[in-house]
Amino acid sequence: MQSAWTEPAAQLVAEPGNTNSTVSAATQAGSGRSSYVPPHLRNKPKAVAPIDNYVSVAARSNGLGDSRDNLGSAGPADLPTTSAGAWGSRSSASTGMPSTGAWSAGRFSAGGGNKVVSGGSDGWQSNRTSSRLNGKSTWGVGTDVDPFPAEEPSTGVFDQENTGINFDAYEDIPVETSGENVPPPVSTFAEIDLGQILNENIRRCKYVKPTPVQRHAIPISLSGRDLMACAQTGSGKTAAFCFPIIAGIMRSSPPGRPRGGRKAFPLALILSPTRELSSQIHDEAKKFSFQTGIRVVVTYGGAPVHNQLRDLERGVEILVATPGRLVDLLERGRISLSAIRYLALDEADRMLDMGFEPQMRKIVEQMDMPPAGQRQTMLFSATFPREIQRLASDFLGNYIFLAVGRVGSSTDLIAQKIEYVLDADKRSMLMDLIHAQKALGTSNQHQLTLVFVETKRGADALEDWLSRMGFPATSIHGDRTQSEREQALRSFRSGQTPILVATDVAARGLDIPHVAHVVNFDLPNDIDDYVHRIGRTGRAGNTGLATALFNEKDLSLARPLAELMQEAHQEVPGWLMNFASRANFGGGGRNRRSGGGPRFGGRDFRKESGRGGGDRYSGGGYGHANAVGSSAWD
Ligand SMILES: Nc1ncnc2c1ncn2[C@@H]1O[C@H](COP(=O)(O)OP(=O)(O)OP(=O)(O)O)[C@@H](O)[C@H]1O
Repeated sequence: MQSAWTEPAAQLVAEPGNTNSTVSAATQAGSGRSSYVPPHLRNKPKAVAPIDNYVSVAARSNGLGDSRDNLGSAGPADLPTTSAGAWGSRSSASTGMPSTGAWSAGRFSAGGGNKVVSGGSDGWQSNRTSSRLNGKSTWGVGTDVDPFPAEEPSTGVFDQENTGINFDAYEDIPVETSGENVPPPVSTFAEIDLGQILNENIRRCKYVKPTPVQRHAIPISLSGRDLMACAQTGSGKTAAFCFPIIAGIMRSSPPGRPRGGRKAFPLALILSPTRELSSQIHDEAKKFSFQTGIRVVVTYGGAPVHNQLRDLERGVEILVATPGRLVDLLERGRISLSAIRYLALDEADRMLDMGFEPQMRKIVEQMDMPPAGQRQTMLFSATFPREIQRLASDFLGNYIFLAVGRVGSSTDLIAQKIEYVLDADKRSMLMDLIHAQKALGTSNQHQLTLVFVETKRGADALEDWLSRMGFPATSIHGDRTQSEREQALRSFRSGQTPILVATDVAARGLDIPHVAHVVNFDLPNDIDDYVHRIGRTGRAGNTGLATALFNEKDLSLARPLAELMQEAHQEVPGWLMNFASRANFGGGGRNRRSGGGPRFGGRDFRKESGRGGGDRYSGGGYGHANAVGSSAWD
């Protein structure tokens, strides 16, 4: 007897667009049509409730969506914010699809209809008026909106956040520094002269002690040195570059913001590759600089430029930006970089990635920014390929290299699983994984699942299918408007739609609490992208789970994946080792880590032969298949 669940599952496997030349084992064994029935569906009674408000989201795809996501909007930089929200195009028409009943209570609540959220840059939506305006600001600015949530009685749900307790997990991590006269690390925030107001904000953030990267990086930066820092995902790099910038600005005499002028003169510039990450850094930096008098402004594409211009006109000390919008504002003459004292590149390897280097050179070398040596430059990432290190050194003066953990490795707080799954069976497998995840959650706990796919169209299709199957899912990718992207993230964060289907636009930097599971439905081409993707879970000392669905198409990733898993003390299945050895014999030359040379070898490329860097990445050159076109930089 077939259950209501198995019918759609079987149909969908056979759908056009979901067909694959690879025939599943289940199909081979059965009737010629995929007969895979996921374990949780076996012997289930038929569900009856119809899905009553589903309309395909396929129309959202504009036909360009089949390319890999290049992280940004494919459209003009200033997309209007009046378009329909994530679920805006859905009507209440019935599809007649049987409902699974899974999470039906919250199923379509995410979009809340066509409500459009402003693409404004101010991340602080708190309605509370500040009750803490009596702090002593050196510059006398006391109008900050209080970014700290009211201290409420514990619900048990968010108790683990930022307690610092779990950072004990990083205690014995190996740390390597190189460069001249490296300042010694500290053990506590109290040992560092960050200033009273910043210390108070650190306390409000509930940061009890610095993480390893903070222990090393903050004293280095406070001493005025340039820094290239590599530390694992979720290990607190944002604060590691924000604290020295804020403390440094506060230590200096008040800059005397030019009043009434239309041109902004930021003192610090923080660049990041995606709008969402810039927005998140902006939020963090605002929290850290609460009541310091330092104004933090963010500019990125997809949001109305006039709002950002108005923000800039009010004065800015720390500018957080994506490169595309920044270049636009520089060319309009609305920002000058001549006063920049601090330059921080988050996800620095991505920022200097092939294809984007000219834009970075334009910002850093060809406008009016003071040269290396006259400004302080800080580069941070969890991955730092040797070739990128070499490139990055152009932007740095006599710098210190810091590696916390092995360069490019993932944290062993993330349990990594890998399954061999044919394309035709991936959806059923995903359903299994989501059910298993849900079973682990408790009623008052978010258990968020982030599913990475390769293409924008693939993201739409999977979201569409999950929704039809009764799973509360949303998606984020570069073809969605900025307001849709923001809405999708908000809905995911809040747990309204606990499944987010994403392209690499969400792979880097995003700090979303309660992401319990990252599923690589499609594996990336590059092992570093894998490291960043799985790093959306297992953050801040918490544990997480990452599952990868692997098949023949991923051969080039077999070896670096096996190596990475071994390094993170994960169990590597025998079949993956077999693939890895096949890849050694020429099958996997595309991945840059598979071309021979020491496994994950280098650290500071300056230490390696003749600064040339040897051949660790000789397997095909560095580059991301999806990192093309300047639209990623908006
Ligand atoms: N000292 C600290 N104590 C407690 N929590 C901290 C501390 N420092 C940072 N955190 C928290 O840890 C989480 C991860 O920090 P952050 O986003 O800066 O990581 P990251 O290293 O930049 O990660 P990624 O490589 O993914 O960008 C955040 O929620 C942050 O608030």
